[in-house]
Amino acid sequence: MRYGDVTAVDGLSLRVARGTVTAILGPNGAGKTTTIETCEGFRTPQSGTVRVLGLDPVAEGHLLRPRVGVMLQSGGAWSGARSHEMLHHIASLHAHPLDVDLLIERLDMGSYGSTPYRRLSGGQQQRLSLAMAIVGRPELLFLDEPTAGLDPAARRSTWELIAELRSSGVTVVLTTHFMDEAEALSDDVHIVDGGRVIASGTPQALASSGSENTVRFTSSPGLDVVDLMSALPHDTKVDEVTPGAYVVAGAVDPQLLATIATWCAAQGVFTESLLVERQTLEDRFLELTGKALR
Ligand SMILES: Nc1ncnc2c1ncn2[C@@H]1O[C@H](COP(=O)(O)OP(=O)(O)OP(=O)(O)O)[C@@H](O)[C@H]1O
Repeated sequence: MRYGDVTAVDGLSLRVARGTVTAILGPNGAGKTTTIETCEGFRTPQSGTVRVLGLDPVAEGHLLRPRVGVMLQSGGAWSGARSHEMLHHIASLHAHPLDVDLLIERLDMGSYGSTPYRRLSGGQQQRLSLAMAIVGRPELLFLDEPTAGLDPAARRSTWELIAELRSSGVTVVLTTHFMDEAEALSDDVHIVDGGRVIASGTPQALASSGSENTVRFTSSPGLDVVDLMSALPHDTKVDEVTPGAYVVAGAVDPQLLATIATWCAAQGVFTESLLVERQTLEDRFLELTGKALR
C-alpha cells in the first residue's frame, strides 16, 4: 500500500483464524492502520491479495459490510448526531442488531445519550465507536486502538467485552500500543514494523523467543543510551522506558552487568536496583523494533 511516494505496507502477510483475537502491534507509522483499513475495504492496495471471510473487501464490500464491525481510530460518526440516535440508526441498518438499550447500559453510555458526538469526551467517543462496531452482531470485528485514551476502569470493561465477544465466536482483529492489552486479550500477536510483519506468535511464545533475560536498572534520568549501547555487545538494545528507568535487552551475562555498572560509574551516577528478569512481550518488542511502544 502506497500513499504517493510513501510505501506504508510492503509485503505484509498475515492470516487470522476464525473465533480468535489477533493483536497487531507496532511503533507509530508502522502500517497498522493502513493494514486494517485495507482489510476493511477503505483502501485499495496497488498490489497483493486481501481476502476477508473469503471475500475481496473492495469488489465484494457490499457482501462483507453486513458481516463486519469496524471501529476506526478516530471519527466514524457525524459530528452533530446524538450518540443514542447514532446507535439506533446503525442498529436499524442491520438485520439482527443487539438490543440498543441493553448495549447503552452495558457500555455505561446512559448519561450522554443526547450529547452531540463532537461534544463527547475522547473516551465517550471511543465507547460510542465501539458500540457502533458491535451493534450489528458482526462475525468479524476490526478495532483500531480500542482503548486509546480510556480511563483504567473503561479500559478494563472494554477488555471484558472483547473477551465476551470472543467467547461468543466473534473474530477480533485489533491494533494496540499496550503490551498488557495484547497479552491479556489475544491468541496471536503480529509485530509490524516498516510495513512488514517482523514477528508472529502467541504472546507467550513471542516473549520467550528472544534473549532469555533482560536487565532493568534505575539511575539518573536522561542518560545517553546510545553511548551506553556502544559500550555493550552488538545487538544489545537499551531504552529509557520512563525517566530514570532503563531496560537492556540482549544476551545477558555477568560481563554485561559489569559493563553497565562501569559505564554508569564513568558518568558519575549510581546503578540502582539492577535486576535480571525474564523477558516480557514488551522487552521483545523493544528488542525487535528498537523502539519503545509509547
Ligand atoms: N493518508 C495518508 N497519506 C500519506 N501518508 C500516509 C497516510 N496515512 C498514513 N500514511 C503514512 O503511512 C505510514 C503508515 O501509517 P499508518 O497510519 O498505517 O501507521 P500506524 O502503524 O497505524 O501508526 P500509529 O501507531 O501512529 O497509528 C506512515 O509513514 C504514515 O505517515
